[in-house]
Amino acid sequence: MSFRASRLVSDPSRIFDHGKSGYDTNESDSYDYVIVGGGTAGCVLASRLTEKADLNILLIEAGETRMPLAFTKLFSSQYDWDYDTTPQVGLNNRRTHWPSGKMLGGSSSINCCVHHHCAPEDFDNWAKLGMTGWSYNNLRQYFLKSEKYSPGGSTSNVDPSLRGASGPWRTRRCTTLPISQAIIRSCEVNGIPMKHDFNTKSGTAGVGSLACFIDQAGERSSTATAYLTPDVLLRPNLTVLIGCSIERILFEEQGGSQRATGVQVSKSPDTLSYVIRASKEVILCAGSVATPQLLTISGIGPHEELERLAIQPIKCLDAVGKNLSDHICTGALHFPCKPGYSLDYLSHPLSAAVAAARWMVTGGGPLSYPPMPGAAFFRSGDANLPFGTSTAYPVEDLATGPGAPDCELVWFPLLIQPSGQVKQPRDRHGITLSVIALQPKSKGGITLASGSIWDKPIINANYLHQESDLNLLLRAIHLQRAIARTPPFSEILELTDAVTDKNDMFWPGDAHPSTLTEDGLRDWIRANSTSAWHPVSTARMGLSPADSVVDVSLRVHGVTGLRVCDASVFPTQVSGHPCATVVAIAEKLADMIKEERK
Ligand SMILES: Cc1cc2nc3c(=O)[nH]c(=O)nc-3n(C[C@H](O)[C@H](O)[C@H](O)COP(=O)(O)OP(=O)(O)OC[C@H]3O[C@@H](n4cnc5c(N)ncnc54)[C@H](O)[C@@H]3O)c2cc1C
Repeated sequence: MSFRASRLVSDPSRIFDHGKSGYDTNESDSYDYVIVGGGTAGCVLASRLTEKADLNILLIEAGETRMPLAFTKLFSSQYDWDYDTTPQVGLNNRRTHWPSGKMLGGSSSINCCVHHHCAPEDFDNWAKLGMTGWSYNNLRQYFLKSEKYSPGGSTSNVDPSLRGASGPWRTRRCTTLPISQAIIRSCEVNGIPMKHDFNTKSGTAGVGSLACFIDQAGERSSTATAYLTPDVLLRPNLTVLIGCSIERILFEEQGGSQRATGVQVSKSPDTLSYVIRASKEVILCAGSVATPQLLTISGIGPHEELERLAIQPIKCLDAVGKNLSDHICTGALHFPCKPGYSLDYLSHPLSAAVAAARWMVTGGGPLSYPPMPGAAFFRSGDANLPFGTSTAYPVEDLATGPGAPDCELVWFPLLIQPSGQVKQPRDRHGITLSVIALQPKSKGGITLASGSIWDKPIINANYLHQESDLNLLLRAIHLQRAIARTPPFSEILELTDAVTDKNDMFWPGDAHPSTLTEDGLRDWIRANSTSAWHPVSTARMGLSPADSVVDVSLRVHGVTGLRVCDASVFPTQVSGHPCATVVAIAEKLADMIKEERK
């Protein structure tokens, strides 16, 4: 096959050898590996596999090229798949918005840039479940291989020798506002120990500043900007096809089993479809929603789902689309603060313009700050923490080990309302806190709305279906209120303890104590809690085809030539932010494939 000069193409006909009018067969010559989805994992794999000059790789991405914009500006735009869940019974029948990156870099191009290894126990637990090769010790080398850490920023107490130094992915501690240090101190006073670096073997429990993937120029380091650099895109053995969607994976019977031999791709439902061949493997990296969708449309899914939509079965695998686990937050708790301590002034156009100019000239200033400057990882069963009387309500201990957290407190140095339910008062300043349930008991699933990838699938996360999850968030509200009443954080706040209207944005953060009934708080959680946008496990790794989709080599059970590599393969949920784990998994798979080919 002859390659054209540019390796980044958006017209599928350009990767065919048939010439301008030769689309009659609509079939290309073959690539060794076809990677489906140029997202977080897909970019890593494409970059690492093409380090071997004898491997010919095609990366196909439904979205376009990367956009270095503030993350919320991309929501519901052309760069977002813009999913919604079904009405969630546990959330008073509300639908919740699920943004998901639709561009090179995928969700690493749209997320909050928190760089987190999660808890070592998460991966040791994977190994205990039989996932040989996936313990923390196995994965740590890949966390470090991916990373290029720049010392400095808000905390000088990070030991750089424990960070990756020569990987492509730029990480650092960004400068943050003083209020973040005040919150950290108040958490410590309440019994959460200081943690200088959440990403070491010593575990992640504690409070401190978060690392982020924002480079020295103040720009997001997505897996597209980090791994698909201009040099990589010039490699003759890499072709990147953008703006094209895989419609299904193609199989042929070979030697008594079904082998994935290629993909069907198109720019839109109304344009020509092309067939692209993979001589070795198709690697599915389409993310936790699109991966189970594509598998099922291609004939690999639960028997009843294939039958319902009259899809020709290739392999019945019951776990496709099941075991969906997503992190759920309390909802945003707002606390009024003195002017000058938060970033709310940026809502004025003039201040925003000055900040934008500063960012463009120096790469610094408030627009280079990470959206989430710090966090506290703790356990909902910790008897030393101020959960008030809510400890009377049972929470099942689902943390992955004695040192692993099941809750994360995050804060934003301004008033934000992710669910958009309450109108933000003008000229008010404040801080937003929220606690994420890291090991929720409630599980959901993804099913098809139709047999076409052009229709969004049905997402049912089953949030707060389990009482234990609701009780955990209830405890977390008491903790957040206690931290806000502890100096030095409390000295920056302007609490009145007088808000009685449950629809006021400062209830329950600044509520009059008489209004704080446990039932009222439960109602508030159901009306306000939101997704933390960390869906995993919808094509999970496991030993048995009865309850998992891929084996420990990430090969789909019962077929050949097909692997999955993205957040959908997590055997279980992780206790934190999953992006670095997705990157580590992709780094590991690239090494496994290179090793297999020796
Ligand atoms: C708003 C938001 C904030 C988040 N914040 C953080 C954070 O701060 N830190 C953190 O660790 N994690 C965060 N996460 C989670 C993290 O970003 C994801 O878990 C991770 O990026 C998922 O990687 P992936 O490779 O599984 O999927 P993705 O990165 O989503 O990649 C899937 C790719 O496949 C493409 N695709 C899908 N279908 C097709 C098709 N049919 N044909 C071709 N291409 C297709 C998509 O366009 C996409 O590019 C956040 C997520 C969101 C949405």
